[in-house]
Amino acid sequence: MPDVDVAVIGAGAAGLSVAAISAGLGLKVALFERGTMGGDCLNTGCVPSKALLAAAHAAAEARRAHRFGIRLPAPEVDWAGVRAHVDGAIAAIAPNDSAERFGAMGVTVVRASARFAERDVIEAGGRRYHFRRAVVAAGSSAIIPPIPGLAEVPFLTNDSLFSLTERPGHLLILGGGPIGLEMAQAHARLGCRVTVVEAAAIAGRDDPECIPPLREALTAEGVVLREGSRVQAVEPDDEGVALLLDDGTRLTGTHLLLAVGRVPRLAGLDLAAAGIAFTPRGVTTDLALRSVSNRRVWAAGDIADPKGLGPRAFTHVCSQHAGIIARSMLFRLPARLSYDALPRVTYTDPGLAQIGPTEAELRAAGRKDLTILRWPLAENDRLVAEGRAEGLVKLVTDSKGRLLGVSLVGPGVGDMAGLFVLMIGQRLSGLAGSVLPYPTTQEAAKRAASEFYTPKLLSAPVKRLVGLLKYLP
Ligand SMILES: Cc1cc2nc3c(=O)[nH]c(=O)nc-3n(C[C@H](O)[C@H](O)[C@H](O)COP(=O)(O)OP(=O)(O)OC[C@H]3O[C@@H](n4cnc5c(N)ncnc54)[C@H](O)[C@@H]3O)c2cc1C
Ligand SMILES: NC(=O)c1ccc[n+]([C@@H]2O[C@H](COP(=O)([O-])OP(=O)(O)OC[C@H]3O[C@@H](n4cnc5c(N)ncnc54)[C@H](O)[C@@H]3O)[C@@H](O)[C@H]2O)c1
Repeated sequence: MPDVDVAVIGAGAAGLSVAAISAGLGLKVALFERGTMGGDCLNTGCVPSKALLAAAHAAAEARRAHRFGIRLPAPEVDWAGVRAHVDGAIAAIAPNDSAERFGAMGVTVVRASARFAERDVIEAGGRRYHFRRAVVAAGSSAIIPPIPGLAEVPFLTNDSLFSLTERPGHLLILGGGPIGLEMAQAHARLGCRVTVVEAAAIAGRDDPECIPPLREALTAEGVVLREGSRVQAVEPDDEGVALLLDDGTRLTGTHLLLAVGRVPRLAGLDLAAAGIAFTPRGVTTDLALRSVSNRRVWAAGDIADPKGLGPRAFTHVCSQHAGIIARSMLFRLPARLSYDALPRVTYTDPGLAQIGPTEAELRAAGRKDLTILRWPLAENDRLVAEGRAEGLVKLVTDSKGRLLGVSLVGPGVGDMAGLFVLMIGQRLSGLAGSVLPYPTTQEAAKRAASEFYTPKLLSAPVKRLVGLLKYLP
């Protein structure tokens, strides 16, 4: 006789969502967490990074208030005050993810490391839990690259970055992906020297047309970007740490942040004991997020490696996974994960947003019937009024005007992403014909969509027709 209906390993964004839905439906749920409730998003990911970016944004706005004719003294950054803001944001959200809240929902929260002992048994805190269904939601952690000398120097990851008690003097960042770029801008705006060493090109997964405005903005704010640069070795230095680059440069800084990607937290789960298939990318599942080898088990969040799609490390993907698992595991309905309309936003300023696939991804998948529509944000009245008219709306459609993917760069473009999520797969006529409030940044979305119809509307036959219609009484 099973002890629990649903056992969930990991109380991060994914595990908490699955546990809440399962308990809400009246099932007996055990939730295992060995660290801090809330996982990465709350404690060492989205929340502290966005809180730090908000503080940095305030400093940047003070510095550029002169564009409105307002002169302010150079802002003074009180690091302890910034830290207090970051800690305060975490503390304000923490009750939502707390053991108390989940206990009150009827979830048995077990604060211990969990491991599989048999196909239907988890061991934690010296007890065995016989489960009907289990969900592995143990998350991911920062990749520690095998660079000679790295073990001999102190380095930071997202686990330690947000608890620095002193402001870094010169932060060296390895990796120019979302973490590297967001943290580069945040720290530069808060008065640190920042150098990013990126092996390829910054924001390499985003549309290349969107990158130049971001690159220029970061450089203008003092971030040194060393793209196409590889670190051969790392060594201690009087300043703190030195990176030896492949072009012979010796780069020194006070702190080193590793932001070169994520690796699933597989260690310690003993997946083999339950016959759960996995690879170094994560737990192998079908598109219902069900383990391909142990049908009692599902995987959710960063650790899931759905066949054909691969892992995605976003908090909104955790909620999406929880919804799929509810359908598949709890209601026994067919469920099929799709990232066709998946949004992702890099919260730099200007920000980057991608909804669905990029043009390059679509072309690589063999699509030949693409129409590309662009609208420059320099033409957007709201951004002109705010002195920030820069960026691009780029839409990719099929030949019938159905939206396939969207790439955005500009101030606050993340707020436009939701509109496009709803539009993926739809014809653009709805958006082009919609009435949006003036003046908003979203009008640029409508203007870009209208570009699909404008050439047809202004074509010679239509002009001839209008020319004839004018003679009607
Ligand atoms: C700096 C940074 C910024 C980010 N910003 C954003 C953003 O702005 N927007 C966005 O959408 N995403 C963002 N992300 C990604 C997002 O944080 C992750 O996708 C999300 O937190 C993953 O949630 P999860 O539940 O899969 O894993 P986690 O949050 O890692 O939770 C897994 C939990 O499992 C526990 N655990 C692991 N093994 C065991 C075990 N054996 N027994 C018991 N417990 C165990 C861990 O302690 C952990 O608490 C960011 C990530 C980082 C690092
Ligand atoms: N705003 C957001 O939604 C947000 C913010 C932060 C993180 N995240 C999530 O977390 C994930 C991890 O972020 P990330 O930035 O660590 O990883 P990433 O994989 O997205 O980017 C890592 C970057 O590091 C570079 N790189 C790899 N090895 C290198 C090396 N040895 N030297 C120099 N550069 C190297 C890669 O070319 C790449 O550009 C993201 O992909 C995303 O899913 C999301």
